[in-house]
Amino acid sequence: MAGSSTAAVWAAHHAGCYGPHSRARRHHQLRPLPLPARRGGASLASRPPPRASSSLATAVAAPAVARTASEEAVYEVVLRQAALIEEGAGRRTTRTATAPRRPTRPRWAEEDGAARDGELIGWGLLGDAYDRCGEVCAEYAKTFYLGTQLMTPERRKAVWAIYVWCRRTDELVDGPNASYITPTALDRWEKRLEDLFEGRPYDMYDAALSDTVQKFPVDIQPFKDMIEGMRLDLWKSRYMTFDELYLYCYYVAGTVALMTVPVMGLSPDSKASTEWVYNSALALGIANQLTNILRDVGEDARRGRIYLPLDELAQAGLTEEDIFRGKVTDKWRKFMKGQIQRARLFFDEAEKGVAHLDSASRWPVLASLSLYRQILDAIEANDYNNFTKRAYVGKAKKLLSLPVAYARAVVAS
Ligand SMILES: CC(C)=CCC/C(C)=C/CC/C(C)=C/CC/C(C)=C/[C@@H]1[C@@H](COP(=O)(O)OP(=O)(O)O)[C@]1(C)CC/C=C(\C)CC/C=C(\C)CCC=C(C)C
Ligand SMILES: [Mn+2]
Repeated sequence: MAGSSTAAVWAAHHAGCYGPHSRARRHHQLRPLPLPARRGGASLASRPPPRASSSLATAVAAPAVARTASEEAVYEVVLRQAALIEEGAGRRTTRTATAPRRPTRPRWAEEDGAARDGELIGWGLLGDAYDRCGEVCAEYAKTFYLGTQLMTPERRKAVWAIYVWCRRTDELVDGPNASYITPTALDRWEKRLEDLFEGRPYDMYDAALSDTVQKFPVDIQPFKDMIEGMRLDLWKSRYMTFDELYLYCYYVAGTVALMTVPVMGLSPDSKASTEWVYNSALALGIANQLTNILRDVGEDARRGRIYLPLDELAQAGLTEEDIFRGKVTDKWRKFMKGQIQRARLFFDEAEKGVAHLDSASRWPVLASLSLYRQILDAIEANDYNNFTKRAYVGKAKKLLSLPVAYARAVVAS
């Protein structure tokens, strides 16, 4: 379980090996990307279980700093994404729209009879598409929406479009039609993703994203990896170790960081390596998902799912039955304290990266980081009853977080 020596290992691992000022520039050594592992290939998710690790999960027992199999695989993706940014647009760019715009003929527009040819821009439809994305974000994710209100208008629209695609992807396996979703349906969703990246959006939400990925140097890989995470959700409802869970968290949430950093932009003044900043961003995705998981233990259990490392549960003297029974005991409190501590370490790691983002993006990112982190405080305030009580951050606390985040963002400048 995570402890103070875990923090030391974590810090040594991420700051020492790939610290902010590491000039290692390892991207030229990239091995072929282990992800995606789609049709025909063995996916990371279906690999044999990783070797015994010395990661955050097991650091106390084995305080070496080697990366686990999942961390290694995910780090490869991070390196590749960082390299793409550097190759495509020059280092630490806040580039917008350097890629040539391809003509866009959206099928939804044809179906509506609203447009037959040409680009969406000029038809005034793209503005509507982004507005609709903003409405969805406002309705489903008040916390993120608040964060986007602090962004520049171009970035805000791009993040809305990314948000909507992520939400729709998640809805495929979590929404009302989830029981009808098959691997083939996810394959079709992936084909549709490829089409929109090629400038052939299917509907207006896709059209907004299609425009976004032409304006910002956003790569398709994290989107494909998120779909891989949804494939996992179709068959996997138990995680034996933290290493397994970490990979899942990368797929469904770490990917969001890799999608959004090219929109947020990196600071031209930062001396940190691009891959280090990406790694901090990844930590935010992981932290958010671990927080989601800890908040939703009861809800997930009612769907037969346990997103907790079963080996750590056993070490704490707890069983799956204890989760389904949902009784808050001292054993549960102790277990939860460790899980919360680990999530906080990921938030701390992420926070270090914020100063290296473009200055206009620091406030929104810090604000949303702080709002999400406070969910962990709320679980504590509920005396660790995440079986029947939903942890949430009240309006007053949310509003107070904004000036606090602003002050921290200014200090980070
Ligand atoms: C250097 C540095 C710190 C950079 C910051 C990088 C950055 C901006 C990272 C963003 C990280 C982030 C917001 C991750 C989202 C994680 C998340 C909430 C994932 C959810 C997965 C599945 O959860 P589950 O099914 O268990 O939960 P639900 O009950 O269904 O909620 C997701 C649902 C996957 C889909 C993700 C989303 C819908 C959220 C996407 C969010 C954005 C694009 C907004 C980002 C905006 C801001 C202001 C950070
Ligand atoms: Mn979900």
